[in-house]
Amino acid sequence: MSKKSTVHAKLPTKWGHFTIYALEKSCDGKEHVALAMGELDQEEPLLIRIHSECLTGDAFSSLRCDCGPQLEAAMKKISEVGRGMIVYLRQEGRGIGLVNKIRAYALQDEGQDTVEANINLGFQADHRSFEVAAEILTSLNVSKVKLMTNNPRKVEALQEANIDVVERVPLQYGRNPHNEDYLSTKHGKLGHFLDQ
Ligand SMILES: Nc1nc2c(ncn2[C@@H]2O[C@H](COP(=O)(O)OP(=O)(O)OP(=O)(O)O)[C@@H](O)[C@H]2O)c(=O)[nH]1
Repeated sequence: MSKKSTVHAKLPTKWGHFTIYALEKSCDGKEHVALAMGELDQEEPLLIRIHSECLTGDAFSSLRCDCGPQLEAAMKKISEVGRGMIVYLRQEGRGIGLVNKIRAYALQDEGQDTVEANINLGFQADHRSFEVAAEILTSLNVSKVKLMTNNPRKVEALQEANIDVVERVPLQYGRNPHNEDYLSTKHGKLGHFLDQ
């Protein structure tokens, strides 16, 4: 991705002042976003979060998942350190899109778990590729990171793309009675590092 396909502007937030980078012409053709604070291309590893879009959790504070609290916690941690980046990927519903995620929620309302619902709709349990995250990091001169995640696939994907993940920083926030089963399925079937 060339610098030409990236535009940026200041973005003051309740967690401090970020620069927002909007990316076009990424390898999957979607308009992804990165929120950055501080110097990016230092030798010191950058604290980052790769976050897949979740309209229901990020914007509407849904309690069905842990997405909203994870995003807030990650922005807060970056502002405490004064340096870091959120890579916000337009991968709604683990890559199946919003309408299909709501279809999957309807199946979960009938008793299926989050993995069964995806599979019964004809998708993989997790339909995402994180190749684009590595592409975005590289285009912004980030090569060494501390990654806030509980998802081993994100760590592996960055390492495969030659991003040096010096540390995985656990990000366990937002557990509540409505997402207990969802989180235990993520732990049991998707291999997430989550305390049970
Ligand atoms: N298909 C589907 N997607 C869901 C469901 N609940 C949440 N999501 C999506 O799951 C994704 C979660 O993204 P992330 O929080 O970045 O990723 P993660 O795999 O949970 O990993 P970490 O949060 O980094 O530990 C978002 O795209 C949500 O929209 C669900 O029940 N079904």
